[in-house]
Amino acid sequence: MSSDRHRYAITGRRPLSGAVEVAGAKNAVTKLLVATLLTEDPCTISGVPKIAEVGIVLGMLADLGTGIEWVDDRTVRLTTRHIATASLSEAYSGVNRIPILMMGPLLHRAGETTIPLPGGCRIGKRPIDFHLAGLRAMGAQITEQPRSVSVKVAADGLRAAHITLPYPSVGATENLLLSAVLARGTTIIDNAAVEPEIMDLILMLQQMGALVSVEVDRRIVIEGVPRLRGASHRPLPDRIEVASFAAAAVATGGRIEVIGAVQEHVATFLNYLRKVGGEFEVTSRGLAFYQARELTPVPVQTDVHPGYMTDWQQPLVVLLTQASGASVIHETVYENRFGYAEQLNAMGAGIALSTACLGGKACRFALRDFQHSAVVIGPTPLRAGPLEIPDLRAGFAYIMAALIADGTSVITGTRYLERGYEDPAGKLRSVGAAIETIPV
Ligand SMILES: CC(=O)N[C@H]1[C@@H](OP(=O)(O)OP(=O)(O)OC[C@H]2O[C@@H](n3ccc(=O)[nH]c3=O)[C@H](O)[C@@H]2O)O[C@H](CO)[C@@H](O)[C@@H]1O
Ligand SMILES: C=C(OP(=O)(O)O)C(=O)O
Repeated sequence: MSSDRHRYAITGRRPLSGAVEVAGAKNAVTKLLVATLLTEDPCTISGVPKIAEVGIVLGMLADLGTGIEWVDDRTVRLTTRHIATASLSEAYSGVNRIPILMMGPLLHRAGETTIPLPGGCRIGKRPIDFHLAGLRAMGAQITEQPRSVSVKVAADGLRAAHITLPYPSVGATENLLLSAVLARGTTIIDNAAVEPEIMDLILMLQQMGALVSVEVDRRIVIEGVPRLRGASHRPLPDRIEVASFAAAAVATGGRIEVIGAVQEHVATFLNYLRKVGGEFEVTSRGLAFYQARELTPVPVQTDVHPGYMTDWQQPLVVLLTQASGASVIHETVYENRFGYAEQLNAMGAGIALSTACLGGKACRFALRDFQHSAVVIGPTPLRAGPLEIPDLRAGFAYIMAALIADGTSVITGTRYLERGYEDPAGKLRSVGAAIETIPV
């Protein structure tokens, strides 16, 4: 990953008040961009967030031969008349999760591809075994190399399969969707993930001519069609950014209206926010968030949708450092998603990590050998400190910690945050944060 363009200096203890506009969802827009590879026709994506991740994916598409034309600063038209090369450079290995999702479209367009191994935030091992098993069941022949995967398919292309995912993986569900829409026959994905971003991808695919139905018990049925056409689509608003600003409003004792936020997308988050002591209002423009009472602890377990999402865990933990009592957070999706706690403790937080598994069928970590639970004892005043961001969502946790801390915190590793948050410094400044960007 490239280096930081700047670091932030944040002086805390100011309530944030005002309005910010939510960007299009990082975890939707990138998949919509991949979907455009499924057709020779132009596709238009509007409401494109200005985040580094979009630039990375557009770079990958340009390498593959996609024509990219900006209609305005938020709308991009993509046309892949021909695949110039069906393989992506190994230089993209580890950069993000997206190349693996290009396998199906590239197999349909070119019959073979070599893609770099995906990376993304270092929050666990993040294997791709479900992706590869699903594609093998659809007839793909796969060779794994240390930094890449080569895949080819017979001349008659991918065929439908009945796939039961061992776990409702977001990426594997998207991969199989993108592979099955043009495959021969009817594919069934059981135990599929049904996150709102996946529904958004399905809506774009449906516009393109795909036949996809989401049935009860997280079963997705895809009737393959011979050809897809172009479409125009706008990604749904980023529900992680919404929750991040909501938590920041409550933690600083201010009030932030998030323009474009949709209640349905954050309904589970809102219940927890309210249990902690936050409140929300549906406004004519979105959702407004504020603190309603003294903060109190909650137990939280992350889960697949419609559960409490793992990407909402970090802002809540910072909020809970200000609640009176002990909160327990059980992370069931990733084995290493509390890496940020140590630096919060150095600022004065009281977070103890534990291998304790709270059980529940959601948890992936039956062996109990990862520190995937946290006990947060609050309230603890926080002192400013130097903070080095280790991953995207931890990045917002550090922003929040700096916003409530006494003094000025200097934050590095901002490239991780800016991969997924649009102009975080500008948006925070617009609601009253004392945040300076210092070029490096
Ligand atoms: C770009 C994107 O959309 N990223 C999101 C996506 O990541 P991503 O799609 O990578 O996450 P998955 O849902 O696939 O991963 C969930 C769990 O399944 C495991 N797993 C997954 C695939 C596989 O083949 N084998 C396997 O064991 C992973 O290691 C992880 O423990 O969903 C996650 C869960 O909501 C979010 O935190 C990420 O922000
Ligand atoms: C984990 C995340 O991203 P990625 O899957 O792209 O690493 C995230 O958005 O929180």
